[in-house]
Amino acid sequence: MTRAVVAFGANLGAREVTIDAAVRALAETPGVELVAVSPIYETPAIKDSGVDHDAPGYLNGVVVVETGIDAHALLDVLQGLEQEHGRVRAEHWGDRTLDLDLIDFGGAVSSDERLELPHPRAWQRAFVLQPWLDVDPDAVLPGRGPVAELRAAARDEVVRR
Ligand SMILES: Nc1ncnc2c1ncn2[C@@H]1O[C@H](COP(=O)(O)OP(=O)(O)OP(=O)(O)O)[C@@H](O)[C@H]1O
Ligand SMILES: Nc1nc2c(c(=O)[nH]1)N=C(CO)CN2
Repeated sequence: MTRAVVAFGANLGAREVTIDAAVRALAETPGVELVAVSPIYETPAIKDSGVDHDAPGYLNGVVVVETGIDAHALLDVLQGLEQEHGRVRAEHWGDRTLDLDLIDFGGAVSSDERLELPHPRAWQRAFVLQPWLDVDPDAVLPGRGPVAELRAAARDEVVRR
């Protein structure tokens, strides 16, 4: 079994309902066991140009799972759940009903055309780092170091719900 960290986010539709449904579906996925679900945070949308206060705010958090399936199979599960919840990829970092990113997969460091591990932008995202710390204060982001140190340096704001 491998311990993995999945980040969730949503800034369109019934955000919390969608997140709850997605977490429940993940827990019911064969080969996936839910270990922890973080608190949910209200966060301003981060766009290429920085914080976009005109965009709908996100709800963000992480789930920790133990899984017997491989990283690509888990990504397939995550992308299937996004599609089931109406994810439309209209623009880069566009608003979305559900986003499920694979942050860490058992400490793996890898990159191919579909999947980069750990997630290449997690190190700078308080909306990932803070909830991750809530469920694992000793977390380490492979290749980057202790999540607590990365969180201290991350500038984006998060407000616990
Ligand atoms: N660790 C990862 N987790 C999720 N998707 C990944 C990962 N590494 C690479 N990808 C690829 O990224 C592609 C784009 O994903 P998506 O549209 O969700 O990006 P995003 O969530 O908007 O932006 P970001 O990647 O900055 O979080 C996906 O099709 C997927 O194949
Ligand atoms: N607050 C917030 N901003 C974002 C988010 C997100 O989950 N939360 N996801 C993005 C692309 O993955 C881009 N911007």
